[in-house]
Amino acid sequence: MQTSDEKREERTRALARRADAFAVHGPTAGERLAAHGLDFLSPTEGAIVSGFAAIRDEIDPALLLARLQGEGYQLALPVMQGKGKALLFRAWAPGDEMGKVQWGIAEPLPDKPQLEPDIVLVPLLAFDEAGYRLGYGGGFYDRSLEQLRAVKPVIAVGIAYDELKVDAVPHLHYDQPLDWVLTPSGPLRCSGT
Ligand SMILES: Nc1nc2c(c(=O)[nH]1)N(C=O)[C@@H](CNc1ccc(C(=O)N[C@@H](CCC(=O)O)C(=O)O)cc1)CN2
Ligand SMILES: Nc1ncnc2c1ncn2[C@@H]1O[C@H](COP(=O)(O)OP(=O)(O)OP(=O)(O)O)[C@@H](O)[C@H]1O
Repeated sequence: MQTSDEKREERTRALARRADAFAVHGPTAGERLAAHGLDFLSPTEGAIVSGFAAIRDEIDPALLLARLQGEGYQLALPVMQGKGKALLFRAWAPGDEMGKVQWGIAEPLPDKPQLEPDIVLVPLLAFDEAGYRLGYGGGFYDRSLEQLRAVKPVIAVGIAYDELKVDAVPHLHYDQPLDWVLTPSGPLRCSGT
């Protein structure tokens, strides 16, 4: 079977698993994430961190982002540039006015400065120990991490429920591995990088 077919099937299973995890953990998952912070990364003083505005049953990093802002991190959120294009990242702080774009995803307004994050928090549907992840299939984060990593070292941290860990996520040459995954139980260092 082609890896793209495997990915599609894995995506269907992963969406069901994430819906279950969301139903079980609800908002406490975001509180537990925030309790860990990014203390497992060092040194990160003044680093630019891209978060994401959670949709549907994604684990919500809002409390984690609020904590990071309090610790002096500069926050940013991704902005879609269109299908097949890398994301760009704009400065954002909790409480900022937001624009809504496709799929109900809130984005910073276009007058906010564009930033190049040092740390990218990455939403996902499934992940494995090596750091491979499954997303919605747009390739947005693969393209964006490839672009950022060509310029400077970037740490990619998947944000996920513990239950989304699988033995192996099928991957292809363009898949950009995660360095860490942060779950409500704590940080996991990925082995594949
Ligand atoms: N909160 C959040 N923000 C994010 C992402 C994400 O996964 N979560 N992304 C991560 O890449 C990017 C957006 N990517 C997305 C890609 C597809 C769909 C989506 O819902 N697709 C439809 C089908 C689309 C179609 O073909 O018409 C679907 O799955 O039902 C959502 C987000 C950037 N921002
Ligand atoms: N660096 C890249 N250059 C060109 N095409 C790419 C690149 N990265 C990904 N793609 C394309 O994007 C498509 C989706 O990739 P993939 O299934 O890995 O997305 P995903 O990681 O699940 O989604 P997302 O990152 O948006 O959450 C693939 O069909 C692939 O052709």
